[in-house]
Amino acid sequence: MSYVDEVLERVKAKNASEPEFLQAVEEVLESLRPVIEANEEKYRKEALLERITEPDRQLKFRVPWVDDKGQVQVNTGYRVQFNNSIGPYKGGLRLHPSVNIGIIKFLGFEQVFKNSLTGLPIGGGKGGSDFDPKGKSDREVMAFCQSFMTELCKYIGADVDVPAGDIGTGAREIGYMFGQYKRIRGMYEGVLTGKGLTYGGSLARTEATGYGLLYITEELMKCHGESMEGKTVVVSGAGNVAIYAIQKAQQMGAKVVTCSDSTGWIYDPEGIDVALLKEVKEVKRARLTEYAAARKSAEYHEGRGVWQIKCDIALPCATQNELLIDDAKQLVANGCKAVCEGANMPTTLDATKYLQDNGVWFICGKASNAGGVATSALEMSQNSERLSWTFEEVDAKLKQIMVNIYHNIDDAAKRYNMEGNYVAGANIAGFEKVAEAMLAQGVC
Ligand SMILES: NC(=O)C1=CN([C@@H]2O[C@H](COP(=O)(O)OP(=O)(O)OC[C@H]3O[C@@H](n4cnc5c(N)ncnc54)[C@H](OP(=O)(O)O)[C@@H]3O)[C@@H](O)[C@H]2O)C=CC1
Ligand SMILES: O=C(O)CCC(=O)C(=O)O
Repeated sequence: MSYVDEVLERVKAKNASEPEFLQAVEEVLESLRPVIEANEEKYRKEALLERITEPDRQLKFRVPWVDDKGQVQVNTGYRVQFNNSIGPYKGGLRLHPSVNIGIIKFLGFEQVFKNSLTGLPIGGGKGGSDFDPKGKSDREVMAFCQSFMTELCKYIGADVDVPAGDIGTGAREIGYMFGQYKRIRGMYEGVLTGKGLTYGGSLARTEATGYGLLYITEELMKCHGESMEGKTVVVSGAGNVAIYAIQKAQQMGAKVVTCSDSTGWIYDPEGIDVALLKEVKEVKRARLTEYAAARKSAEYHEGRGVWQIKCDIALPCATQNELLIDDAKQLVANGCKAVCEGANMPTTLDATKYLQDNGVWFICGKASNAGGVATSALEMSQNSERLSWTFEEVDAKLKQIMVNIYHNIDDAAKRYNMEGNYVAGANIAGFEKVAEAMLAQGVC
């Protein structure tokens, strides 16, 4: 049996109840086959794949907090420190009722390769809780965040592990967590990214994931002799990534006609009004029905459905496994040319294969949403040198990083005779650096 198959079997047996983690591992190991085959003896002796698929450590802890009625509530907190071969653990905190250890492990595993692709010295980790910030008062969110950080602060630090935002964790939550870290540890350090601009945050971090997604999409189009100008784009999600992806796509001359949230979706043939979307989602934290109520050209539909709209480019920016095989078939039938993932693992394995087999240019999230964590690493640099760069400086660095990622993944795919397979290219290019660092550091 090949080394890849042996490790895949072992990972499946050990993590049978974690489907998202298994999906993420399968995607990576399948595309690494040619790299592993070329180095099979060495990697097997060093148990490299066993080590790279096993987190350095998994923290799971109780998070008690008091709600507005005086009732004690208990949530579960997680931090998976996956791999710090190339830098301190780095990755967001997800606050959503669906969070469990398998989801945090898949996100932490992906983060290892994504962070490597940025070219910056950051390892991979992820965390979060099954706490749902929706419908909670600011005081309740603060009580949760303070309790969460009271435990987490024992295991993180500016040179150890630097968490950030993800689904359900935005500037408000990062602020409360930063305050509690400072209070308990008595240290003012860049222990979190995505901080507010008055206390160590970086300009352009808010926009970075969405803008970065469009910078790499633009480069992809350019390298295929196309541009963003006049293209019709469908986007899912209506959160941080989606909002700034829509904004940048429109600045590039494309028309974005959809967005969605966890209850429904909008079709707006005149183009999404970003200012209105920001007002509804960032300020009021309301449902998309409020967007539709305020905009004549918009249709609101319950459930899911953005992928049925005819488009040139599709950008899934909500959550994992939101673009399924039937959606992929619909996109191909409608003539979609490119799918670039803003979310983490939004496309199922069979949908990815269908898109690739049918000539759709497909860039996976590890590469295409890396602009967020890359800008977090730029925030860490600014914190270390006690300086703040301008928006233009950070944005220019972000753009260059995304263009470099495109060419690195394209080159990696070509080196292994898989031209145009950007999933394989991303996994290979991300893996090579981490593997080399792990081997250089001995058995650890
Ligand atoms: N923020 C960042 O910097 C980065 C984020 N990502 C990834 O991007 C994705 C979106 O994150 P982000 O924008 O930060 O998160 P937000 O919480 O800001 O927004 C998430 C959006 O997706 C919707 N959503 C969440 N879960 C579901 C679901 N099960 N079905 C349908 N819609 C859903 C939410 O709907 P509702 O409004 O109803 O909650 C919301 O509109 C995630 O996969 C995240 O891991 C990747 C790289 C960096
Ligand atoms: O900015 C960060 O550190 C994390 C971003 C993130 O969670 C992600 O890339 O999925």
